[in-house]
Amino acid sequence: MKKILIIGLGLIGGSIALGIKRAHPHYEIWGYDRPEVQTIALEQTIIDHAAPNLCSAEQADIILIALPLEATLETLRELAELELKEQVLITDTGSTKQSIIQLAQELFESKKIIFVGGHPMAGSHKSGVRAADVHLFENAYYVLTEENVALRDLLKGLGAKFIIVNPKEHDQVTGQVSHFPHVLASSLVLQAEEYAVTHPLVRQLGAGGFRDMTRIAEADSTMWTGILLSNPDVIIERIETFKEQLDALSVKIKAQDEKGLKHFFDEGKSIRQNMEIHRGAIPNFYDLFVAIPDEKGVVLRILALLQDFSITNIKINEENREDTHGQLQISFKTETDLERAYQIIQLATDFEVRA
Ligand SMILES: NC(=O)C1=CN([C@@H]2O[C@H](COP(=O)(O)OP(=O)(O)OC[C@H]3O[C@@H](n4cnc5c(N)ncnc54)[C@H](O)[C@@H]3O)[C@@H](O)[C@H]2O)C=CC1
Ligand SMILES: O=C(O)C(=O)Cc1ccc(O)cc1
Repeated sequence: MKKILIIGLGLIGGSIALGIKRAHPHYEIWGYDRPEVQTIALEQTIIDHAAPNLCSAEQADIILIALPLEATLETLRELAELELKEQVLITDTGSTKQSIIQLAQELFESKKIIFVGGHPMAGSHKSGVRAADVHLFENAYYVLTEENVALRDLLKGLGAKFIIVNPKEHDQVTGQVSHFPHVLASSLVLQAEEYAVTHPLVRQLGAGGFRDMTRIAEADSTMWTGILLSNPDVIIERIETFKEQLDALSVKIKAQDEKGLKHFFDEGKSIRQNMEIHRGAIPNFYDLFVAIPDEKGVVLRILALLQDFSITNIKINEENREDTHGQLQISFKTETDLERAYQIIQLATDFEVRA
């Protein structure tokens, strides 16, 4: 029976453990983390056994490290000191890849250990073992720094789409689409708060747009500090080009360049509409939003209409509009379900529905 050791049982390690179990119920999953985290992981049957220390890695066939970046580097150094099995496969989930791959090459190249970098391109602003979710990576991309059939097989229960990307390219691309957006989200929140000192209404009037733009500002600060520090050149360069973009926009506004401004918004709109994220490939669910009036039993009525659907998540987002109580967000596994649910709710109710 294969023994898998997962080091770090937080959001990502916990979710991967659940995904491995789904496809390989007979694999033995060992987990290493702080004792209190291990206790929760055992209680929630995320892992089969708690590893008492890192030496348990010596019995593992596959080791998956799902730790913050600095701790990942430190753990690689510790693993290199152990008597690991011959041909053991080690992988990680770190949000940047160059520094990890470089260190793994230095440590393991002369041994028979196989190291393949990994990065699931889905997650959440939540962290910790309690946020672990078997559906987290469904339909999301999962970057591998090189092809490895055994790793693909291990992770097949996640329902992710594997893609091979070299570490340098990975850090450049994620610098743009993942790391830089976090810089922007937190900057926007801080800018608004500074303005709120003289304009306190700022705190009340932020609506859906502000919420959508800033959700990720609630992400874990230690993790994001580590990410920025491990991809500095790319992120600084992205900040600089963004400044230029904002400057060009200021010039258009000052010049009352109506055509230029409309072109700016039209281009942004059309590019976004054609992006994969719009088609549900990166957020891992197909989401439907229903504006629910402030009436009793409304949520139950909608859910009753969707009885035969496989729903992966339901939540109610607060709404600042006066005429609605909130937005019911229902996540489906497939686009077909999303479209069918859309039709059913539209036909049966007069609620505003959007996908
Ligand atoms: N949160 C996200 O959305 C995503 C995160 N990642 C990457 O995955 C990795 C893990 O992230 P999360 O699961 O979100 O973090 P998390 O904070 O939810 O989990 C990290 C776990 O590691 C444990 N830990 C920390 N240092 C340790 C050490 N020295 N020894 C043993 N356990 C230790 C913590 O107790 C915690 O349970 C990070 O490298 C992150 O960059 C990748 C994709 C998405
Ligand atoms: O909260 C979100 O939408 C994210 O951006 C999740 C995320 C966080 C870190 C990663 O390395 C990859 C994905």
